[in-house]
Amino acid sequence: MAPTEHTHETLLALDGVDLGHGSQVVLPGLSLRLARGERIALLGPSGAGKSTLLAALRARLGATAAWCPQHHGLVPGLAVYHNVYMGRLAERSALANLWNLVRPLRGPWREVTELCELLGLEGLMRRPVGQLSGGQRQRTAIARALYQGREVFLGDEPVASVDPHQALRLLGLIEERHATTVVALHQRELALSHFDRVWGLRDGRLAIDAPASALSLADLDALYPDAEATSSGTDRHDAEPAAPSPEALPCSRGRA
Ligand SMILES: Nc1ncnc2c1ncn2[C@@H]1O[C@H](COP(=O)(O)OP(=O)(O)OP(=O)(O)O)[C@@H](O)[C@H]1O
Repeated sequence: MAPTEHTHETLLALDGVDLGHGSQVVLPGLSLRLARGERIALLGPSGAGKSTLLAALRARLGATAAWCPQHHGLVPGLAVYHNVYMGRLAERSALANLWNLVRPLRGPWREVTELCELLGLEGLMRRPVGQLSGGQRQRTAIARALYQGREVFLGDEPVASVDPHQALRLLGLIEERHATTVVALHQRELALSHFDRVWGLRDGRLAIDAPASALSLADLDALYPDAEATSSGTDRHDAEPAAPSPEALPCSRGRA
């Protein structure tokens, strides 16, 4: 590992761990380190294991991490307010939660209103989530994760359903409130421009584990089997060699 990398305290480390579902191993012998204060973009083709890895991080980080799942995990019949409130359901008594369903509690209503204003949902707090657009649902799921008020944010494609401008704004809001973030996404440019580090999964392994500043779009293209060999690597990172250095890819044994 290069001496300039990972100078922060380790929040979580995996050392040769098999990750998967039941007896099906998706990511065998996975090793990685998440440092406190790091912003990680998690990339890889569909089925590479991004959700599997996020679930493993979530299980290990427990109450330290807020969670924004891929399919939002919202209750369609309940209002935006109630879905966001659910971020802290476990912190309050059953009686308070029940009462809040019928008549929103003043404190939480104020807190959720503030979040909804930030996320452009202020006029929708009483609307059932089932009546929202995809982007509005996504923002509701982010509001619920922000409402949890945790140190770490784990997001499974939390900005997949919004336009690029809004994606930047949402990531900014997430980062204002979480020192450490791990975000699965498919926007490679965003991964390079907005995150400290990239984890790239391919063929059951961590093919990329490198600072974003050491990577080019071509490096990221190599994660995707269908990408053309002559990639569109045209951004500022192209001063770097197309193939990352061994330090940049500590896990790149026998790349396919
Ligand atoms: N609950 C499950 N039980 C068994 N296998 C699963 C389960 N969830 C995912 N898998 C399998 O694990 C592998 C990795 O899936 P995963 O959802 O982690 O990929 P992903 O990179 O998040 O994909 P996508 O970008 O499509 O969301 C796939 O082969 C998938 O079929």
